Amino acid sequence: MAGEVSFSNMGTSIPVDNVQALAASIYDQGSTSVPPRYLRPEAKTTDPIASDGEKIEPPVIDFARLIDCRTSQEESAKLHNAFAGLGFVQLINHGVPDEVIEKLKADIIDFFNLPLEEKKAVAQLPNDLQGYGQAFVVSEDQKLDWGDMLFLMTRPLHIRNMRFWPTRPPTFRDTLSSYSVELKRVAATLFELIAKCLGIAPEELLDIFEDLPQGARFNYYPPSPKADEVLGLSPHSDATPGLTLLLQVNDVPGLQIKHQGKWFLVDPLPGAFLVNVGDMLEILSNGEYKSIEHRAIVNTRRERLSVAAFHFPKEDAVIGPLPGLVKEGKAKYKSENYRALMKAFYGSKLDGKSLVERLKLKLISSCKLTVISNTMAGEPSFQNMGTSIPVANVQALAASIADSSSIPPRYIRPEAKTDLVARADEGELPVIDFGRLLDPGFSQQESAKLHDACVEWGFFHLINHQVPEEVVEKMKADIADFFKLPLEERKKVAQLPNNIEGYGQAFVVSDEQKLDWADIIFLLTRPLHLRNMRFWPSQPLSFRLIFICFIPRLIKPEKKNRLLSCSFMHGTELTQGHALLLLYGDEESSRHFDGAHGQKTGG
Ligand SMILES: O=C(O)CCC(=O)C(=O)O
Ligand SMILES: [Fe+2]
Repeated sequence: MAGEVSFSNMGTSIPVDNVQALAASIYDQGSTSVPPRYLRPEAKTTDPIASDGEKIEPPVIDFARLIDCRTSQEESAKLHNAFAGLGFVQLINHGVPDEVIEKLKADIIDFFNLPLEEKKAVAQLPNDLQGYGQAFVVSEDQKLDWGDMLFLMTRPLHIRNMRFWPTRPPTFRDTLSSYSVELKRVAATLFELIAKCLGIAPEELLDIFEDLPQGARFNYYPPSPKADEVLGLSPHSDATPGLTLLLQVNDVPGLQIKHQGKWFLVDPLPGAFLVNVGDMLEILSNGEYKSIEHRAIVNTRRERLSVAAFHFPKEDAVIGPLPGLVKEGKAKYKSENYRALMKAFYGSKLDGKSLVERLKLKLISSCKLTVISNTMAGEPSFQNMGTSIPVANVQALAASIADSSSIPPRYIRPEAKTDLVARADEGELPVIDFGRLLDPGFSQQESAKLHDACVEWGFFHLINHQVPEEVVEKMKADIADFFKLPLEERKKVAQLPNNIEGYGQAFVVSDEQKLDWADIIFLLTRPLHLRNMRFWPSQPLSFRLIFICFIPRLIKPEKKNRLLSCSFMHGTELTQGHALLLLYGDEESSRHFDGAHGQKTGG
């Protein structure tokens, strides 16, 4: 990207085929196949789709009741609960005149029906996401959505770039201007009421959304002969807005929202807007409101159109939990400059991950936070990090199955193959020399390498770390011995509810969640008072001792009481997996262990 990131300069998407034209040519040729870049096996396999009987209806909120002082409190409470739960509502009686909505629908249908060359007059250009084109494409291998879109910044007025505003149909510009004013009015009222619901002064929130920056995305999803194997719009949460007002242009359903691990099709009420919480509002509300993942599917016979009006924070806002909502200093999110957030989402350093993937990551991390805090009894601490649902022991499962066809479906991960794997010649993990880091003659140079490795890879090999070989070998031998013990013996240190220490499997939070092919043992090792010896294997006999008495003798006196190394080992073999967090002990630990457990630890 050239220069500062701003609403009108959010990064470049790689041009790809026009999907409407592609779909038309496929149907014209009587073909039923679509190019492989559009096929999305994960759409069906990674997350279950709710069956027809399992409907979800976002709560219906009556805008007229929201603004009537006699009913406002009651209706606002409904809105508050919906945003805190499903994250989506259907807004009726919003006061946007029917003619304005109908005119917008007619004009956008007319626009998409224009010949391709005419539409291309407002095509996306490098360094701008506005205009006619496709969803953010950042790599040549990225899977593609079965849809075209027109994105325009609509407010404040000085931000409009008329270069991208269609002149055909001739009424389009006026129609969109009227629609934009109407939606601004609705959104402004919603923000004011939301502030009241959250118990903060309206100015606190309204200041962040000053001038109510707004953008409109017109989505066009052509029919597809492989409708259930493509996706109109990839799973995403609305990352950069606070609130989205979504309009279904025709009566073809296709919006799916993710609820309790399943995709539910939403069939909105005619005339209603679907209003959903964006990531920015989730953060500002300190997680009280939820920005929910959603996606669009397509139809075999009919095209589908939708219009999303996003309401963004002002460009120079700082986004973080609003001070009034940070109870007892517990902010669930870091504060960040909105421009920096936009840059992270749309910036040129998207290195191979699609925009939506990045946004999803954010959401996943916030989901995890929520899940952990929901399942927790009492205060979170290292020893009380939530409960994992018990699942099968993978080592025993692996031993019992005859061939790969009998691996239970919960372990099968089609996405493991759909993400590209780098070839050996495509770069190597950096190697950092610990000895050089400590040597004044080389420290500066090696530290710079360390810095780059952390920025570019987030991973590196550490050599010459000065951890004595015997210690490492002993640790390897002991943990290998532990995993060879009979299952009953290993289970003596099994995970317990409300504690993720012990022997078991990685954190499992739902009955539908896909599972990892590994068992782990996780132990808190420091500070000493956190150790829960309940979970420390007593077999092999030397396992505990390696932390307690063997290591202190090997550590040079000046290095005592200093954390030397932390390693995480993860088995990847099909038959066995294990993980262990290993930290060094010192004399302090032997005393502690001695005192607490009355065992002789020796020298
Ligand atoms: O087409 C739809 O219903 C969803 C559109 C959407 O989620 C978006 O544009 O962000
Ligand atoms: Fe969306």
